[in-house]
Amino acid sequence: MGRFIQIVEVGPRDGLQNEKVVLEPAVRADLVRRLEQAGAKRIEAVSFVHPKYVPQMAGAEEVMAALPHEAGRSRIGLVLNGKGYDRALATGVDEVNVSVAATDGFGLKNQGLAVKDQLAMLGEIVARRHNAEASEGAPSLSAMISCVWGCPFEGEVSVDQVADMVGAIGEMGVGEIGLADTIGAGDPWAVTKKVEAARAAAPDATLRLHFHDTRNTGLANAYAGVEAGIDVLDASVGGIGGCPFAPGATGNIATEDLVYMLARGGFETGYDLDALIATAGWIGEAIGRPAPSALSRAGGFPRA
Ligand SMILES: CC(C)(COP(=O)([O-])OP(=O)([O-])OC[C@H]1O[C@@H](n2cnc3c(N)ncnc32)[C@H](O)[C@@H]1OP(=O)([O-])[O-])[C@@H](O)C(=O)NCCC(=O)NCCSC(=O)C[C@@](C)(O)CC(=O)[O-]
Repeated sequence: MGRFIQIVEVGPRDGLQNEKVVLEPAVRADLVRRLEQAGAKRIEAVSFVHPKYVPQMAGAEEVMAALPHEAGRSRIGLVLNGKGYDRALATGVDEVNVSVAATDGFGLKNQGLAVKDQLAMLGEIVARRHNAEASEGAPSLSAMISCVWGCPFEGEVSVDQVADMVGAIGEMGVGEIGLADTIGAGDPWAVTKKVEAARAAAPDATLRLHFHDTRNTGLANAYAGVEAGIDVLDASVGGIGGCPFAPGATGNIATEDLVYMLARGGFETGYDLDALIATAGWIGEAIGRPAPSALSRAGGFPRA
């Protein structure tokens, strides 16, 4: 058995939030099910944000209602404020991922909060969860820091800025901390540096990486992360995705491209490559444009 790399599938959330075509909740729930059949165990299914700002994510409650709990599967809801957390609790998501930005510039544009206010918001959610821990069914919690390798409004983001933020979140007791390259500005060497700094800042936390392939460095960045000892990576089927509040944002690294690369390297992911490629084709038809992933164009190798 090769080393297992957990891929968190983010296609139904990050993948769809920036598409011109708005898919109905039933279609988004269908996408979740197809991805689960292709091997996804942890999947970002919905986002509890304001439908006025992101109509593509409207009806998160309906998506979740179509997905009854299943043992061994975790459906994650993205949350950006306390109201989003209330909504997540009401739907019974398995996990909540709280997004916080590394810069005031992006935080204000994306969610109306500067860094210190976002950390306070996260702290309140952590405290609420802690108080509810004794009661059954409190969802697990992770935090995702956006703009770790660059901000569309403030430019470069320093290693110290990232380490400070990771340290503050680690001190809150958040067990999993994600580092996101929102605008695909990173390179593999900078990945190594920031992973090392993040690990030193929060040694007890599991680190997770989230790459966008905007400048063609996405898979190289994922490789650098794996070489640095990271075991949890986000990816989106078909390579669709991007934040509507980051000008010029493009898709996440594609799940099928990542699965292919890792399988060639002898890693296990639990995904079925052919089923992923088929799902990338299906979602491409649903959104009215071919999925941009390399594998949906070229297929796997060697061919079956
Ligand atoms: C965060 C908010 C909601 C704050 O929105 P706001 O307008 O600042 O909120 P507010 O507290 O001022 O309230 C204003 C009204 O909004 C309502 N409201 C308040 N919160 C909610 C909510 N959660 N759901 C539904 N309604 C909400 C609230 O109830 C109130 O309603 P009213 O009293 O006027 O009728 C808003 O700025 C928003 O929706 N932003 C969307 C941002 C977004 O979705 N970005 C993309 C996801 S993050 C991302 O992509 C990065 C990531 C994670 O992928 C990693 C990476 O690649 O970097």
